[in-house]
Amino acid sequence: MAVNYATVTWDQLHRDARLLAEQLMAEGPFKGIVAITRGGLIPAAIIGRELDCRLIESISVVSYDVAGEGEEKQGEPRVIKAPAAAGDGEGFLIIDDLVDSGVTAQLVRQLLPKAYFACLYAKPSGRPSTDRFVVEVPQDTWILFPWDTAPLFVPPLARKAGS
Ligand SMILES: O=P(O)(O)OC[C@H]1O[C@H](OP(=O)(O)OP(=O)(O)O)[C@H](O)[C@@H]1O
Ligand SMILES: Nc1nc2[nH]cnc2c(=O)[nH]1
Ligand SMILES: [Mg+2]
Repeated sequence: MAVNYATVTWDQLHRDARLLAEQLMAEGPFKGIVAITRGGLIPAAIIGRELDCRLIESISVVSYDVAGEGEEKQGEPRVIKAPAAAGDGEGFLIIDDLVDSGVTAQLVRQLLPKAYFACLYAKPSGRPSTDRFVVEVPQDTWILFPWDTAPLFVPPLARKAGS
C-alpha cells in the first residue's frame, strides 16, 4: 500500500510528455504508436503530436480494481482489446503513463515483442520493463494524475484551529 502521494498537474504532465518526445526523436522514426488505455491515451496524443505520428493504435488492459479512496488494487491483467494494426510491434512505440509493478508493461510487450516501450513515470519494480521513462518515483508513492483529481476548497488554518 502506498504511503505517499505525488500529484501531477496538467502542466507537469505536458512538460514530461514533451521531454519524453524529445528523447524519443533519437529512437525513431516510428510507424505508429500503441497507447495503453486509458492512462497512456493522453501521453500518446501529446507524443504523437510532437513526433508527427498520426497512426495511433490502442491496447486495452484492465488490471486494477477500485479498492477505495483513489488508490486501487491489482488483479490479474486482462486484454479486452488487442492492438490489431501493430502486428508484432515492429516499428511501433508503446506509450503508457506509468509502470508500477511492471505487470501491464510485461503483458503488452509479450504481445508486441518488437515494439519500443516508453512511459512518463517509473517505479523501481517496473523500471526494467521499460526502454525509456522520464521520472523515477518511489515504489511506496501513488501518483495522482490530473484526471484523478479536482481542486478542492481547504478551510484556513485559523478557522480549523478555532473549531
Ligand atoms: O505496472 P503496473 O503495476 O501494471 O501498473 C501500471 C498500470 O496501471 C495503471 O493502469 P490501470 O490498470 O489502473 O488502468 P487505466 O490506465 O485504465 O487507469 C497505469 O495506467 C498503468 O497502465
Ligand atoms: N493513478 C495511478 N495508477 C496506478 N496504477 C498503478 N500504480 C499507479 C499509481 O501510482 N497511480
Ligand atoms: Mg493504465
